[in-house]
Amino acid sequence: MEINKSMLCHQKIVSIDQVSFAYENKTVINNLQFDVSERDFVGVIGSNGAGKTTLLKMLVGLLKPTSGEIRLFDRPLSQFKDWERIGYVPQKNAFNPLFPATVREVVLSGMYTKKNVYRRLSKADQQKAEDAMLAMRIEDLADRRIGQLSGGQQQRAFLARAIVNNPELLILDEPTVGIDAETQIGFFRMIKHMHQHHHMTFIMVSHDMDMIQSYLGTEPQQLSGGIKFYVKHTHDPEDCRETNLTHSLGQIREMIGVQ
Ligand SMILES: Nc1ncnc2c1ncn2[C@@H]1O[C@H](COP(=O)(O)OP(=O)(O)OP(=O)(O)O)[C@@H](O)[C@H]1O
Repeated sequence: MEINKSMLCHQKIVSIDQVSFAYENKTVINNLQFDVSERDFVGVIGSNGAGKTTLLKMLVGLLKPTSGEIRLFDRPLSQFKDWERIGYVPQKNAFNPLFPATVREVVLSGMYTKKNVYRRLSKADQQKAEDAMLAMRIEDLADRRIGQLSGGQQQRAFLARAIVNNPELLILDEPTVGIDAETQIGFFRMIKHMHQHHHMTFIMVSHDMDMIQSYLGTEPQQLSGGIKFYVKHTHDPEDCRETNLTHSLGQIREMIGVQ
């Protein structure tokens, strides 16, 4: 049987099946049913306390659903091991600002997953880290201690860390909080480019309604409790191919206006 190319591009990579979550007795997420297909861009919007961060933490295995099942890349989350396929940027405040590592070390740490904690980093790995820092315009900060940087600079370092492994799925929790307006515009341009031209899927919590609606449309695909999901699936089936992010980091730099 001939494999339809578009089928390859549209596999479900996140499946949230009747998931509920409660902190002690307080239910925050109630029977959520939602799927994310490869190359979707999902914007997650909701008022403070609606459960958006809780949802993302469940997706990356930091919290366990009280009931229901989450599958990643067609595996139950409890059996999922390929964490290098996922980049995650938590809310800014989740990091200890006194963390005593340099920016380069933070970015390089994105190369390690639970599976390969002890592997030696190759020259190619180090080059990927340099490229990711260039793409995020923090190459000048590479040797600075992360705790000494401004909030926006720290955030860019964590974004560079998240993309260093060329992930298939990027999960971002309010990634532009604390970043100046100009860098925010460059950042959104960059993630749109990554979505449109690279083999990448996004789940992004944001309070930036303008950005979400201008890219994902004004109508949410789904409403669940206080959470709205805006979705755009953008690419042509013939565009269904692997691209090497490292190769194209130069393009990303152009997109965000780095010469
Ligand atoms: N560790 C915790 N223990 C108890 N309750 C919690 C905990 N973390 C979050 N909550 C509560 O769960 C609810 C959902 O929190 P969550 O952080 O997921 O919301 P959010 O939609 O991401 O909000 P925001 O837009 O303010 O970031 C809130 O009422 C919050 O107070």
